[in-house]
Amino acid sequence: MSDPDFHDTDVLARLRGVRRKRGAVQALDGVDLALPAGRVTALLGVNGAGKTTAIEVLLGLQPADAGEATLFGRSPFAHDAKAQVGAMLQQTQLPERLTVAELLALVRSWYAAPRSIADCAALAGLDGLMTRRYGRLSGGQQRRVQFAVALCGRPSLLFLDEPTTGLDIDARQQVWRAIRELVAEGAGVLLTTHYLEEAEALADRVVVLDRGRVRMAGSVAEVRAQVVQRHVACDTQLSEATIAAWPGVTQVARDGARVSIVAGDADALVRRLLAADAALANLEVRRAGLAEAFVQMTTEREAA
Ligand SMILES: Nc1ncnc2c1ncn2[C@@H]1O[C@H](COP(=O)(O)OP(=O)(O)OP(=O)(O)O)[C@@H](O)[C@H]1O
Repeated sequence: MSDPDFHDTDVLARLRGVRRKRGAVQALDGVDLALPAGRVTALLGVNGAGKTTAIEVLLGLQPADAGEATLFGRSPFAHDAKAQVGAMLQQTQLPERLTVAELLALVRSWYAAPRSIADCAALAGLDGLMTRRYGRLSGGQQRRVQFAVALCGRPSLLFLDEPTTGLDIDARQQVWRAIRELVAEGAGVLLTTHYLEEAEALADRVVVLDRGRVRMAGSVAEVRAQVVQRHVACDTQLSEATIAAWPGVTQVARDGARVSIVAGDADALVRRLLAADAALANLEVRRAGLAEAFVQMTTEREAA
């Protein structure tokens, strides 16, 4: 399945049929991907699926072996294309002896119309860190500084490779707020994350990579709709073994009086529950989330 075409005017960067081999591995195997302005595209996939390779090809950090990569309509290797891009990669080296304020001043000097240092600090939540040396910060604090560095040139397109890994809840929510603000200003964002609730909260489009191929692309709702499983929960005295033996039931778990069930056909399950237990209470049915969709896709792949 490939990423559908957007109007070319909206697309800031694109991969078309890109193939890239890393060592013996076909890291990208004919990937189509379009990154539009004013939207968050979440690139998801298990470890080794090819997410970082896709980002590096789009950034001109490695070439495509075949197919085409464009950044603002030009080659990703063109210097003027990179000037409109901000990137927070997994491996980032910044000068350790500079203070955060010095670091941001340095990075701002590379851009034509950078954000103010105060704006960068507010967006990335750097209160109290500005006079600290970068090398002395904790891992999570360094990650926040890396986020500030990525956005300080006022980029039209932002690449965020697992930006919130290692961040505490407050810092993660700060990054989410900042991403929403940048997108509201019109920036395009490519986000990779292993936190599926993060993709669910932020992404307009989700692209699932699997062994270098686009396995699925669409809105969060479209990806979730691929999953037929439903969650049913209720208070019942019926035993787990009884429910587990019913057709279509894939998981049963009990917590006190409450039983949580995952099943393919929620309607049939609910009818059966009500028929079997007249005292059944607090019935709840919900659609599977992005996390379950992702697990189902990955499990199908392993089973294939
Ligand atoms: N320098 C390299 N030499 C050989 N193989 C590599 C190299 N870099 C990446 N690969 C392989 O290419 C494939 C894709 O790697 P990539 O880093 O793009 O995956 P990813 O989806 O970003 O994974 P993760 O979620 O772990 O960051 C993997 O199988 C990886 O082992």
